[in-house]
Amino acid sequence: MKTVFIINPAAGNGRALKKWHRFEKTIQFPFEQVVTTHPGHALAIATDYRNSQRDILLIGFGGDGTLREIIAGAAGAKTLLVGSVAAGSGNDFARAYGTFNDAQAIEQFREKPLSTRQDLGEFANGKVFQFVSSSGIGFDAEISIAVNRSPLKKKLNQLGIGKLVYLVYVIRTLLKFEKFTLSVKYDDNLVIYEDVWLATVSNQPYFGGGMKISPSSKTNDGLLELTVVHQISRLKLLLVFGTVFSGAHTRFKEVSQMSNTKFWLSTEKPVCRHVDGDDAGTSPANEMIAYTISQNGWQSIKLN
Ligand SMILES: Nc1ncnc2c1ncn2[C@@H]1O[C@H](COP(=O)(O)OP(=O)(O)OP(=O)(O)O)[C@@H](O)[C@H]1O
Repeated sequence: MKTVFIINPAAGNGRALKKWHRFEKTIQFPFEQVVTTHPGHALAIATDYRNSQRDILLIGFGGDGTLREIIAGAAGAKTLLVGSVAAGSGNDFARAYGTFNDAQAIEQFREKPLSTRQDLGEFANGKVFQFVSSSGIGFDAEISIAVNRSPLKKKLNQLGIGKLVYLVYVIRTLLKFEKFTLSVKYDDNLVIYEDVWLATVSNQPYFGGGMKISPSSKTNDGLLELTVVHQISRLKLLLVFGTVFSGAHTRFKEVSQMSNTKFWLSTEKPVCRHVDGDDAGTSPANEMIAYTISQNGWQSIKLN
């Protein structure tokens, strides 16, 4: 099976390329490699392989953003199979879909490849946004966008304490975040949530680097799960965040969860938005946006 590695050198706070150079030396089978040069490049690379008549294994060597781009390019193409070697910062993709730990695991997989069809989440707002793991509006989006843009990130990375930057922005965002009103429409229901901190639409349990925000999510059930955190004090929000790693946050009355094939979400003012932890602009004020599963699924590797 033709195997192509798509390497994002910017992933893992710039450490992915070094990791690739070490990994590359251990590969004992024929392969091709492409190192991305800019955001959107992995999408273009995967799209180029769409019309292939033979099966191709695309391996994203990066994190959640890299895999989202590859999958958006590969979705709907029956000959493209997507796997990963986790080389990002959060690596929530790897938690849900599995990952190759070493080159030997890929070699074994190539001898007996197994695949499974997976869902891809999407919403349209000017253009179509796709998400593999989750898309969120609010507090979590503001933190991840601030961290991604932060000049502090580079400096602290150089000192080897890059993770500290998250803590800095969690505290900063906690102090200055302006809560919002969220309208949710699903089936024949309309629910209005006041004082909302975040609303996350999930296709798999994890987000934010190992937080089990949506424990009941399954990657191929045709359903999305919505989590809304609302009407909660700053102090209690911190407590709830502490419980997200185990999934115990769902017991708090301030955490509402529901499952459906489609959700319509509207905020009363523009609020920061992310797809798989990457910047996705802001939600438009007072406009219902439909979050749903794309008609095009994608083929993931199936590991034993
Ligand atoms: N050569 C490049 N230079 C800068 N950015 C790039 C380059 N190639 C890809 N990107 C962008 O880097 C972004 C971050 O990559 P990715 O999400 O894989 O890593 P990460 O943020 O470290 O990991 P995670 O999302 O798992 O925390 C992607 O959205 C992608 O568009």
